[in-house]
Amino acid sequence: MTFDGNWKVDRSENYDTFMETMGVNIMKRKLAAHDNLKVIIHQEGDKFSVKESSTFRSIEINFTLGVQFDYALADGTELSGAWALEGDKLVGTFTRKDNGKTLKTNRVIIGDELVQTYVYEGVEAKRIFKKA
Ligand SMILES: CCCCCCCCCCCCCC(=O)O
Repeated sequence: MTFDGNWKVDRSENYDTFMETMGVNIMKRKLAAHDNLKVIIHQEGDKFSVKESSTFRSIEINFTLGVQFDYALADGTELSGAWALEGDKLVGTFTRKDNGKTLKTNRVIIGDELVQTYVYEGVEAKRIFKKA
């Protein structure tokens, strides 16, 4: 399927400002800038498995399109939300459990890269992955 593969982060855009807006302190931001994030994505119909590994942790997330699930960021911030497929774009809408604010994200394949965009409080960041 479109997003299937082993993806390794190659570069980020505006990620430090995004994390600061999310309330992540400078020490964690410095570490997160070099987190060597990898995601292994596998899709079967409307079900996805995402194996996430970084310098912080290794976890597996399973979700179904349109079905709400819980997810915790590496710093422990808890989110709840769902992914939907809009054409060739995965669109995620999540709510922070601690303050009720919305975090939007999407994944799209551009050329041979997977581009994930995050938006929180009007601040947008991108993380761009290459096939590992
Ligand atoms: C402070 C750093 C924030 C990074 C933003 C991460 C947003 C994650 C959205 C939800 C991801 C669900 C699991 C997945 O599909 O990988």
